[in-house]
Amino acid sequence: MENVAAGAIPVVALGNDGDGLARTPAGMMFVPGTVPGDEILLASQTATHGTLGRVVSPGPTRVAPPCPLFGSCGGCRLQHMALPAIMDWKAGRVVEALRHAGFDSVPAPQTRQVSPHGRRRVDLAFRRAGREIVLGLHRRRGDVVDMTACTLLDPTLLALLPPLRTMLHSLPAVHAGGDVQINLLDSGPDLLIAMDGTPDTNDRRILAEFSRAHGIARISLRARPPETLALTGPVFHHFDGTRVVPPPGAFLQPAREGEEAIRQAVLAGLPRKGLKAGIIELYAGCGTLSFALATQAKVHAYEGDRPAFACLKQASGGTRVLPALRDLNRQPVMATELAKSAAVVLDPPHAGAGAQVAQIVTGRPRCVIYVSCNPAALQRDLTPLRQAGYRLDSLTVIDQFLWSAEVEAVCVLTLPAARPRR
Ligand SMILES: C[S@@+](CC[C@H](N)C(=O)[O-])C[C@H]1O[C@@H](n2cnc3c(N)ncnc32)[C@H](O)[C@@H]1O
Repeated sequence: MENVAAGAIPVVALGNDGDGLARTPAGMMFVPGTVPGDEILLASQTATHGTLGRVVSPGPTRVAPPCPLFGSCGGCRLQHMALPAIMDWKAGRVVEALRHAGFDSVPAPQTRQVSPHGRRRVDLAFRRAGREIVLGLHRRRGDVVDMTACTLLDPTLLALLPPLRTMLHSLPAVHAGGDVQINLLDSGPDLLIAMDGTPDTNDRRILAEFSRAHGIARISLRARPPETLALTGPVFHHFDGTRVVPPPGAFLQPAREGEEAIRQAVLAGLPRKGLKAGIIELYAGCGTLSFALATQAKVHAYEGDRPAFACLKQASGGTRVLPALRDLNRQPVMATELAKSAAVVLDPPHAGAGAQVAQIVTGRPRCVIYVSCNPAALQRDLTPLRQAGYRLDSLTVIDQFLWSAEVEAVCVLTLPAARPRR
């Protein structure tokens, strides 16, 4: 009989990308598909990575993956781990990043995890495979896996996939394949397609028929700028009651519940007094937070992407949102301007806020609300704020990319008032 205990390797932690960290005789090793507490046998190994052979004894958070495609589809990394444990792990990563940024006492995080089947934004690849179209996500470091099931996707989008496959198959401009980004807006699914052929009038007719049949207001071709291929109705979405017309492929928070959690945490973090001085919002996108903030004060909303800015500008008429087009890496909002505001709200891209951080540190606005999608960038950006004397008042950690290693956080920072001199 196999001496299981002698050969079994313990998994002791999770790495930042969600792979288990196993303690092997050869050293620590990443092993995808494992959770802390697992005792495992490896099928193969390199110097840094192992392949799971089998689980000898499961860790306390191990569960049966809910999706039948888990393991082949590259969309989820952590379906073998219980959702509450994933939430704790994500919150722990943010807390650790904040400690490394110098915050000794991090407030207990409020946590919010969205429900399954809430994902409203997805980027899928498609390939011709004989008489079929394979449509789905790439397997890890591999080809496209047909998305025949999904525990993430909104049911409206999941139901769209079979007719979308059929339509793409009939499209003459699709030779080998392409990809399609789908945003579920209030007006219905909005599609931005890239394909390897040039669509002609026949392709456009097919796309228009498909749009009409499936309640799709707009299909665009990914180009610079995107080209409308079919427009069968008005395209619209609402942020806090304001109607916006997002451009093709617009940035949207991936889940409605996640967006709402971010919005609530940001609003709750605003100072109670002094809002007449106005709010400066950096990286405003199409206005996800801008119109909510405008219920409290005048908002100077900066955005660097021209189509997103145009969307915000068009929607802002008659509101307290004052949009400005600005590349904040090249031309950050200056310290003197930031200093006059009641609060600075920033929601930078994955790389973080770059040159803008130094201006915040110099301007010393009393309240800074930082919305993060990357703990490493959060740590980098908040280190100089901590050194400048900012205090971390509250922390909300949001899991809106279920079963992945992605995590969002809202940090509310304030500068304690200087003590009056005697
Ligand atoms: C994480 S998104 C947040 C958008 C918006 N707050 C939302 O929740 O929908 C980051 C935004 O920053 C914008 N952005 C990226 N780099 C920028 C830059 N250098 N200057 C200004 N805006 C930038 C992107 O276009 C995008 O709209």
